Amino acid sequence: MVKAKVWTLKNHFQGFPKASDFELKEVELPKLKDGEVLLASVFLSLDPYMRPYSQKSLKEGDKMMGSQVARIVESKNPTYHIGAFAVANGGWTTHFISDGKDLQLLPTPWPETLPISLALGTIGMPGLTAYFGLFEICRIKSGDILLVNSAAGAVGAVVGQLAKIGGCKVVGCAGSDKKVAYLKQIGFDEAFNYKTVGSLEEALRKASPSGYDCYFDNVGGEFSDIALRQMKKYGRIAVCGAISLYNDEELQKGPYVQVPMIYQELCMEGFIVSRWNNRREEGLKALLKWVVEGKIKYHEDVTEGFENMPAAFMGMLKGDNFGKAILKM
Ligand SMILES: NC(=O)C1=CN([C@@H]2O[C@H](COP(=O)(O)OP(=O)(O)OC[C@H]3O[C@@H](n4cnc5c(N)ncnc54)[C@H](OP(=O)(O)O)[C@@H]3O)[C@@H](O)[C@H]2O)C=CC1
Ligand SMILES: CCCCCC(=O)/C=C/[C@H]1[C@H](O)CC(=O)[C@@H]1CCCCCCC(=O)O
Repeated sequence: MVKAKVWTLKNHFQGFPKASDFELKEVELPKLKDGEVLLASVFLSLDPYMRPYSQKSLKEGDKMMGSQVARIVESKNPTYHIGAFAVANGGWTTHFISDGKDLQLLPTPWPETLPISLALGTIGMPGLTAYFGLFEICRIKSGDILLVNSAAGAVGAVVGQLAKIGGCKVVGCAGSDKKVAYLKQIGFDEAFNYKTVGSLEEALRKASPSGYDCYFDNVGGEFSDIALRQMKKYGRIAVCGAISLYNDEELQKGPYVQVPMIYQELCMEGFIVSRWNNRREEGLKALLKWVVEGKIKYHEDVTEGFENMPAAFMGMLKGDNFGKAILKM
């Protein structure tokens, strides 16, 4: 009999999550039925969506949602062999049972030199978000000037590097000088710390006096109100995330988007990466190739110990993570 440790949502978050909103429980897992596999989490992913989606989809007492790279430790399913690694949506848990339908084996061959945790980041859901958001929503062309915020994060760092591969000039914003130095190191043309510039409006104008063709928005809110006013004619805006708003208790009223959108004839589109689930293999193959060739660099922020999952989650939400936030079991 396997006992799993599970982090649950004790109380729905009110504003920024607190340690007391989470509760660690122990759950006895049943015996495997035919077709099922038992998995042990190896790396857990920490993602911003967990904040808004837990509010939307979880009840108090439910297991926290999330994905992991997990090792198959017992199998009654011929497709999944003991010892293989899979990406799963098992939630915040040490062990779980799956019928195999939601499991994705790692792309093969997976180079020995690459950490398998990349399947949760650059060669996983965040990398795919960058890939499809950039090529399908921003529809980048060589010579375009692209702006991306949260640029040193899991999605943003891939966005900037893919845009460079596509021949764009890339401007990135991040929340610390260390992150900004990293952006320059991985090839961003311009990068600045949005927390320390006196005026975001002026910093954006200085980075690209002629404005922006494409804006990959991970942050939303006030940042976007300002960025939107510096778009070039026919600019394309990929609305990927709005992390600056996820902890708000009340809906914000803001400057409204219509006037700059009409004057500049902008195209602004929200998206969820699962729209391209039928092209997942294509995206992962391309990302894996660019990582192996050294054209996409990665940085992971690894917290050790399952007991630290809530702290790592709260840290990521406030920007402590330098690169993709991962927990190692
Ligand atoms: N539409 C889709 O399908 C998907 C959307 N997303 C979205 O993409 C965005 C980035 O996700 P991901 O790359 O995983 O996360 P990151 O690795 O970028 O981590 C989150 C980062 O957000 C930044 N941040 C936090 N609070 C604020 C704030 N108030 N203002 C500005 N920046 C803030 C911090 O960076 P800093 O230090 O720079 O402030 C922090 O490190 C999120 O909004 C997420 O919801 C992600 C995956 C799929
Ligand atoms: C206003 C909220 C915007 C959130 C944007 C975001 O980060 C989306 C992330 C999704 C990504 O595209 C693919 C995913 O796996 C993320 C969503 C996961 C949702 C799990 C929902 C489970 C449930 O509803 O039970």
